[in-house]
Amino acid sequence: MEFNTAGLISLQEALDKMRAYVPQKTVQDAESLPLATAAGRITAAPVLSPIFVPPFDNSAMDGYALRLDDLHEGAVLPVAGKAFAGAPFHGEWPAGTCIRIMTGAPVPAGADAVIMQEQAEVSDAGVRFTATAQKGQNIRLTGDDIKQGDSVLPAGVRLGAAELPLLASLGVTHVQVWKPLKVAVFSTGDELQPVGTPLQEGQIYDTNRFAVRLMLEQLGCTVLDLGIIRDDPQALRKAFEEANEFADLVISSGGVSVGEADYTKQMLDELGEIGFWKLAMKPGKPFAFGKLKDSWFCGLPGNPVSAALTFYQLVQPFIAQLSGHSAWQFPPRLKAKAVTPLKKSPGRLDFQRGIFSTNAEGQLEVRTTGHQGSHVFSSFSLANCFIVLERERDNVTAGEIVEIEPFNALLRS
Ligand SMILES: Nc1nc2c(c(=O)[nH]1)N[C@H]1C(S)=C(S)[C@@H](COP(=O)(O)OP(=O)(O)OC[C@H]3O[C@@H](n4cnc5c(N)ncnc54)[C@H](O)[C@@H]3O)O[C@H]1N2
Ligand code: MOO
Ligand SMILES: [Mg+2]
Repeated sequence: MEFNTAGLISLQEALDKMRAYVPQKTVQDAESLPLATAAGRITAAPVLSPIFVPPFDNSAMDGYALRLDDLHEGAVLPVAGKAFAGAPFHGEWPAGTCIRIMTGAPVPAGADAVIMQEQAEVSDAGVRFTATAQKGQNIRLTGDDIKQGDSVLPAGVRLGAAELPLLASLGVTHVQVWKPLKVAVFSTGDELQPVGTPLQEGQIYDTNRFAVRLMLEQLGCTVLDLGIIRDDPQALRKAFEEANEFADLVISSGGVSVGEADYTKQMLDELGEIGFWKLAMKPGKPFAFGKLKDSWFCGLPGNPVSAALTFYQLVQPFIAQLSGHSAWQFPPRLKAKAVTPLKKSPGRLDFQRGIFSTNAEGQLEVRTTGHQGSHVFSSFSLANCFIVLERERDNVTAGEIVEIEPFNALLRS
C-alpha cells in the first residue's frame, strides 16, 4: 500500500528551504589555529603564500652547473666547487669551469643550465659533456610552483592530508578556520535501550543516536549527547530546551510521524517554528525541519534506515552550509545497469541501497542489497551506493539503466 503523497514536498524543495535558513558567517565565527590542530576544520579565508616556492633557483638533477658560453665542442671544464642541497656554493667561479651540483642545491649565480651526470665524462682534467644543453635546462626557477602572495587555498575547504602538508611546505604556522558547529542529539522512544542493557519485552536497542553521533563527529561538529528521551511531552520539552540552550543545531530521532506517542512536531510547533514536515522521499517521509529559539532543528524519522538516510541527504548538506564548507558536494551521480530487478511504486523519490561495481566489459552495474525496509539496517552496511529512482517511476526490470549515487566518506570510511 502506498500513502497519499499529494501534499509532500520534494527533496529539492526541502534542501532549498533549509538553505534559505543559513546565515552569513561573521568574523566572530572564525578563529586562528596552529596547523597541527586544524585537521578537519574549514578555512574561513583564503590562505596566501608567505614565500615563493621554490624559494630559490635549484637543480632538478645531480650533475654539473655551467655557463652555456663555455660549452663548445670537445671542451673539458674543470670543477671549481660543489653545491649541495642545504650547502650552497659561494666561492670563486672562474670562466671555463663548472660546478658539481646535487638535486635541490641552489644553482650558483650565472649558471645557465645543469647537465645530468649521466651525460658527463669525468677525468683528472675536468668534465667533458656528451650532450648539449638548453638555457635553463634542469633548473627549477624561484616561484615556479607558487608566488609569494598567491592564494593557495580558497575559503570554504576542509583541511586534510592534501591541504595541510601544502601549508606546512609554505611555512604557514596558523590558519583561519570556522569554529565547529555545536550539535545536540537525542533519541526518542519508550522502547529504546542503550547498548549494554538487557532488553525487556517490547524493547529494542537505540541505533539512531549511534549513527547520528558518528556522522556528526566525522563532519567535525562538537556533539552534546542528551541520550534517550521517553515519549512524554514533559521530558521532551526539557530535552528540547536543554538542547536549544547548548546547540546551534538540534537533532532528534523518532516520534515525528502521526502516532499517539509522536510528539516531535508538536514540540517544534510549541517551542519554535516549523519550516516543513513530510517529504516525497523513501525512506524518510516524516522529517521535520524548523527553528527553535536559538537553534535550528531537524527531526529525523525513527526507522533507522530513514534516520540515517535523511541525515545523509538533508542534514549533511545543511551542516556543510552552516559550517562554511562551501566546497562540499555529494559524489556525482552515475549511470549503471541494474542487474537485479528493483521494486518501486510511484509517489516518492526512492533511495534504495545498492552495490555497484565494474563488469568485465568495463561498464558500471548495480545490484540491490536485498530487503529495502526502513528498519533493515543491514541494507546500508552491505551497500556502497544509493540507487536513486525518480518519484513517479515504478518497478525496474533487470537490464535497465538506473542512476546511482556512490556513498561518500560519511558512510564508507
Ligand atoms: N499512519 C502512518 N504511520 C506511519 C507513517 C505515516 O505516514 N502514516 N509513516 C511511516 C514512516 S514512513 C516512518 S519512517 C515512521 C516514522 O516514525 P516516527 O518518526 O514517528 O518514529 P517512531 O514511531 O518513534 O519509530 C518508528 C520505528 O522506528 C523505531 N525506532 C525509533 N527510534 C529508534 C532508534 N533510535 N533506534 C532504532 N530504532 C528506532 C521504532 O521502534 C519504530 O519501529 O512512521 C511510519 N508510520
Ligand atoms: O519514510 Mo519511512 O522512512 O519510509 O519508513
Ligand atoms: Mg511514530
